[in-house]
Amino acid sequence: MVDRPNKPMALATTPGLPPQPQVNFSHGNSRVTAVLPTGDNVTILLYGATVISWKNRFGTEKLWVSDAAKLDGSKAVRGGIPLVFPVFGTSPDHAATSKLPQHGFARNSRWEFLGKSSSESAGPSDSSVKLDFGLSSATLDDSVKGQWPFTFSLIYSVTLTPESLSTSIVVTNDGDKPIEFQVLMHTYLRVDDISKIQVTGLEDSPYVDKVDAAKTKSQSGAVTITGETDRVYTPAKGPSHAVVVSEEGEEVFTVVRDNLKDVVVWNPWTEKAAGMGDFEPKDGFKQMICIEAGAVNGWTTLDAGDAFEGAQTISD
Ligand SMILES: O=P(O)(O)OC[C@H]1O[C@@H](O)[C@H](O)[C@@H](O)[C@@H]1O
Repeated sequence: MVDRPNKPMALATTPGLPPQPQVNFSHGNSRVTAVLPTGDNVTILLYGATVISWKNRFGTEKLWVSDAAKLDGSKAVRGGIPLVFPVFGTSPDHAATSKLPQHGFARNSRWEFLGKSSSESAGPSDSSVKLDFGLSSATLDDSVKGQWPFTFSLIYSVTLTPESLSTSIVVTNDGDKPIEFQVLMHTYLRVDDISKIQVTGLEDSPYVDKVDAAKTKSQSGAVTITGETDRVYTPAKGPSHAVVVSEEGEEVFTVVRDNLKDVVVWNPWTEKAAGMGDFEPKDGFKQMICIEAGAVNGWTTLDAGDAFEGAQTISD
């Protein structure tokens, strides 16, 4: 897919005042990019509404994306923030989602860009931009409709400020029967060295250990990663209590959730990474940790006409 060229940086002019830099924005056939006056920027692929880059004003990339990730719409992106909906993993025993592929269809569908809203008036350091994307039963591929025959709409919003990136989803049941779904923001955070990482905010919380026969366990102390890790936590302190990733004692990411009760912590480690064709470099697992905010332990039921909203805010 070929993107249209970026528009030049827009300058706001008020008579008598020097021009103020605005949010710079480009919308191509396949992606949307926004750059704040501070230089912080974000890029979202329309395929999956996948955030594939979040850089701060110094040009430092905050998300991990595999060198072999497919960005052409042929496969869910290995990295960034793929969106998992309406099923986490596969669920052969759950009739409504049993026909869907791993992690559902949202990350493999082409979303519509609905528009942007930005705020720059208070000065560059208070600027922000919100980008909205939509996917609904009306725009879904027919093959997917056959696998999940519900009438629904999704609005996914990505908000960038100089301090944070937020993603939020609104799921609306536009049909006449209840919908049961799971949703997850599968965020690949970039770190320098996984062996120096600690994750706090999950202490004393129950979790399902997917690498140990789905046993339910309880977290004692901070989480460190020393091998394949695949856990579904339901943090004891609730969504507004931050999950913090620290590296050598310094806080590098803070994740606060809104109405998303679960947190998946995932690192594939050596063997799993070796087995994934789109995971490069093979030792790239040392530079990533997935901290995934969602509602995936059990099902969320949405009655006809109802809407659900969940969000995460990641600060660096
Ligand atoms: O390879 P996928 O489909 O992107 O999934 C990656 C991982 O996603 C995580 O969220 C799951 O807990 C893991 O079990 C899974 O392996």
